[in-house]
Amino acid sequence: MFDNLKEKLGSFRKDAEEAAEENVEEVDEDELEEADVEELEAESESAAGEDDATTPDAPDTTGEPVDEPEGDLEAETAAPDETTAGAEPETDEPEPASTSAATETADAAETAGAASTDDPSAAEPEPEAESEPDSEPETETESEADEEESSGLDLKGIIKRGSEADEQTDETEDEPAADVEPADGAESELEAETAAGAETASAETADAVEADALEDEEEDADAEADADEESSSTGFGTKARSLVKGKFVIEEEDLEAPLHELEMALLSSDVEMGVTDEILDNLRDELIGETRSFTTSTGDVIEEALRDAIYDVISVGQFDFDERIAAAEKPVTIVFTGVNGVGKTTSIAKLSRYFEERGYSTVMANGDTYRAGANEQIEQHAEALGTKLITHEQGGDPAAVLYDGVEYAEANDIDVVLGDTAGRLHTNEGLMDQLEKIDRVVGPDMTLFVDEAVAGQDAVNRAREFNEAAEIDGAILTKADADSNGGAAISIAHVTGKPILFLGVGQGYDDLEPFDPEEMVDRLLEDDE
Ligand SMILES: Nc1nc2c(ncn2[C@@H]2O[C@H](COP(=O)(O)OP(=O)(O)OP(=O)(O)O)[C@@H](O)[C@H]2O)c(=O)[nH]1
Repeated sequence: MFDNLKEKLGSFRKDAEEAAEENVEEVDEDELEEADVEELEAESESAAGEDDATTPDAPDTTGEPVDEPEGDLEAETAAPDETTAGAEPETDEPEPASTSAATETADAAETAGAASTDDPSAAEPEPEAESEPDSEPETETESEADEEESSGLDLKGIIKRGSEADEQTDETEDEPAADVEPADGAESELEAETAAGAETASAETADAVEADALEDEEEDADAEADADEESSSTGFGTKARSLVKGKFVIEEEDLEAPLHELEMALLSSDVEMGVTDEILDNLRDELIGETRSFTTSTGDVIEEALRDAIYDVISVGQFDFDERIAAAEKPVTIVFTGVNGVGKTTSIAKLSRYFEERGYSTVMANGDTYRAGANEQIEQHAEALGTKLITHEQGGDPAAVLYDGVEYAEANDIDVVLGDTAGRLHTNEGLMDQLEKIDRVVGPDMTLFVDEAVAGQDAVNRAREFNEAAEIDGAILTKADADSNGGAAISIAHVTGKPILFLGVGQGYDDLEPFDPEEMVDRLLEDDE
């Protein structure tokens, strides 16, 4: 069923996937890891040298230098970004009277501000920070500021390469600390600095301040150990790698060729022109222009878009047939329209079986009083199924036959009346008059249009015209088992605004499938391997 269409959709998927693949900017995980390690090692080296020189003094220094760098750095960090929450609470604390603690706090906050935003403006404070330490006598402040800035910059660089800054800022906490493995009291500072690459600078800085304030080597060692633990458990690189695998943007020109191919394929599969356009528009809307980061594959993205595009057109007007029947007042009268030979009578017989299996009793009424042999044909089905049949002589009034059918149902407590009609061309005025009269006399609860899937575009056109002449409630598409194109199945709901309710999938009475748009899409997109 629908094999040609499946194949064509499959080849669009392949082409579109290839086009998307060409646009994938992969984040090489190994590269990311190496770069990460190198940069942080470089930082740790320079930091270690400077820290060796400065940290011993840190506890001894008074508060003088604290105010200046603090205030300046805070001002800077506040400027590029408002994410200085980490700095603020710390500056409120009076304990870290030591220079290192205070400057660390400010520095960490600064780097937090810079690195956490990952926007171009975050780079601005760098030159300022460089100039500040120059004006300050404190070597600590300078070195820290420098280190931290460079640390912030490096992290930013990595974050940019990894893309999706939003996700990463939540994740980038401690990795640098893990790579650096500081060996002395500077560790806590370094950790605070590098940790500032994420938004969690406040927690880190708090650790640093605490360590310094205690001025206790053992405490420092503990702090280091704690920091080491943290860094090894939530490393920046690890998080980035787990989140970011790549990204891609599909531009219009990338999809041009595959979409053109698809358009040709759909039209040659008898998908109606307007429906084809709708599918292509849906695909464009879904696929073009958006930057996507993904953790699965381009194939999944394409498949999802194709699935949605097709589902949108085939699910138009869908309703639950069984529910509607259950809710309707009995007897429910269903009239079947459509042209000759498409399987109307067979579908009536199949539905009789369908209803009986669900506990409803049925009566058939042969409104096809036009064609010779019509009574005999439907009689065979009625006999085979054990269903009551109402007929009139050939040439009688179809509306009168259906009326009798309803009367019989009411008198005998029958649930469903299934009324056949003459299969004349939809352009035949007599037929349309007939349907109008049936409408007036019987007032059917449902009018179902029956056509064969194999008729393709013709079936679609007839559905449109029948619906315009005598409004239908839904369609039955027969001979789907023999149709490889699927164009009618894809198009009828969109063209008429009324759903396909059943597919005829063979000549047997049980060869009737309720039409489920989701199943239909699954069927069209399933892999046959
Ligand atoms: N393969 C297949 N054949 C079907 C299906 N439905 C009906 N047919 C066959 O199509 C032929 C025509 O079916 P009918 O039920 O006689 O068609 P009709 O629309 O009632 O035709 P008229 O009575 O001439 O208006 C028969 O041979 C059916 O067995 C189906 O879903 N699949």
